[in-house]
Amino acid sequence: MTTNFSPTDAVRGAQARHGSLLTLSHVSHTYDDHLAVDDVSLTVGAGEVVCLLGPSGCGKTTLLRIAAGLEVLQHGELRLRGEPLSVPGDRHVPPEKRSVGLAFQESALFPHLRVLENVGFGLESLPAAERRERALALLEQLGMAAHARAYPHQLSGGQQQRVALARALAPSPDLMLLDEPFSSLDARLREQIRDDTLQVLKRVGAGTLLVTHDPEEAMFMADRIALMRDGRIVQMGTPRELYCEPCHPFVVSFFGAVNEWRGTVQGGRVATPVGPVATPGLAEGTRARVMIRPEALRVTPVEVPDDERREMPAQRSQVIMSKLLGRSSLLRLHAQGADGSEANLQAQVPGVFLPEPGQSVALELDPSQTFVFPLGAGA
Ligand SMILES: Nc1ncnc2c1ncn2[C@@H]1O[C@H](COP(=O)(O)OP(=O)(O)OP(=O)(O)O)[C@@H](O)[C@H]1O
Repeated sequence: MTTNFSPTDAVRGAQARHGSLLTLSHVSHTYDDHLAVDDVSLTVGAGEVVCLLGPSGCGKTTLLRIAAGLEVLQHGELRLRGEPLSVPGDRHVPPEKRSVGLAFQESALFPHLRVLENVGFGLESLPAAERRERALALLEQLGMAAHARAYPHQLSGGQQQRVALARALAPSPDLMLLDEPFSSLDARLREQIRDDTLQVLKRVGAGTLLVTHDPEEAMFMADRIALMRDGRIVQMGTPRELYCEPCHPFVVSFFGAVNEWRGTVQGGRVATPVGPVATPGLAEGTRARVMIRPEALRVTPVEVPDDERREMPAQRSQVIMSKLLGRSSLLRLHAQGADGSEANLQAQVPGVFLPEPGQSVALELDPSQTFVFPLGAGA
């Protein structure tokens, strides 16, 4: 792939990560009586990709529309490079004056312009040859160079989405605001295009606020993720921090199905059917919720002669069912602890591992993917 970005891009790329580009402070937004965004503060640094992640209706798009100027700021502060973009009841810089790149779900291409002209639309200040070269380079980056002469109606939804991305990126805005930019792409193409998009964003050093409801997409794209629920940010941090140091049960469960167990803290631990789990920071006697990711369970087949089964209570766990998912195998297990406690659990192990139903197994816990919260926290 060839690229044709200006030296300014390279400088901005190198300058990435310095200073806050976009700042939202205590932003709230109400539609009629409904509080859609509730006291949200966040920053996007230069060259940083921040993902707004969360379930449908949690307020992600509203926040992005406020940043874009498509919604008028009602409460709080909004600054770009330190300058106020909006002051409630007073100043409102319109979207076209914010020098940000927008790619929203509904962002339409100009139907009467070819793909190349659509992408070059915001580059009038450049000489024609340079405009064309830059637009083509972006189209190539996003796998659309072969369609440069096509009209939008001749493209699929996913192809149109890629052209919209290229058009938003073309003027090299400092800030990109992207709302579910890969939603019309099928799974394999999505991986490819988001990889290409991330490379372009990093090369040009654009700070980006990207809305997605897909945790894997956020993990891949983001330097930092803001995980939202009911209009508020529940946790903001790097993908690793959210996945490995979740501050709340909602954060654990948002990244995939988990096994749950409830128990009482005794001697700094909660007993579970797969062994004791340490409970640092929880007082003795606290009722606790233990969340065990499926990949936290290490499963080892054990051969137990029938006449010995009764004498090996810790190894009485058994496979109920196993399924191949492709890159990993999913097991449903019946776990039985040394203390007699029982639970049906789910384990996910890499590769092809398909023990027969009824197979006895030893289960071991990876504590780094096991989390404990006081019962009631985020119930
Ligand atoms: N124009 C509007 N008028 C009234 N209510 C709205 C409007 N836009 C959004 N809402 C409501 O505000 C809340 C937040 O909506 P928003 O679109 O910001 O959520 P979201 O997290 O982006 O959801 P999704 O992932 O489904 O797009 C929702 O309850 C929604 O129904």
